[in-house]
Amino acid sequence: MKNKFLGTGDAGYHPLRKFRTVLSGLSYAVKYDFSVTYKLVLSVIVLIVAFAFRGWVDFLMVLVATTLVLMAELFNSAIEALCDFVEERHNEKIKVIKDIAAAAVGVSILLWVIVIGMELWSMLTSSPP
Ligand SMILES: Nc1ncnc2c1ncn2[C@@H]1O[C@H](COP(=O)(O)OP(=O)(O)OP(=O)(O)O)[C@@H](O)[C@H]1O
Repeated sequence: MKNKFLGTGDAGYHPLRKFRTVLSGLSYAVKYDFSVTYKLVLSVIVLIVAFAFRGWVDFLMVLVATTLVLMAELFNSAIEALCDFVEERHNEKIKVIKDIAAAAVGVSILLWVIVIGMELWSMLTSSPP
């Protein structure tokens, strides 16, 4: 693949190849990282219910919170993989790098739990129309 900054690899822009790369990264995360899988499943259920009841604000809130947590999880997984690739042994610098990446996930999970928790609560306690 072409690297714009290093000038290496094949030239040309291939939207389909980009899309395949995105799907490949997502499928790795969903297959091998349970914390990504269960958040996606729960979010999709809440999204479907919000969509069915035309709760557009709720739908958007869940969509934003899920996208943020998913992005943080994916970046964290990529950073963890890179760290483990360059250093298999215990290393205090690797610990700091991984802890910072994990903190990004923690912050986004806090938002996701609040949003999903409030949405589930309102769905379970509100009477059907
Ligand atoms: N090579 C290392 N050197 C020092 N500390 C490390 C190293 N690898 C992991 N750690 C510490 O262990 C923590 C957990 O790292 P690990 O790679 O096991 O992620 P994880 O908790 O299994 O994450 P996930 O569940 O997303 O895979 C890190 O945040 C870091 O504090």
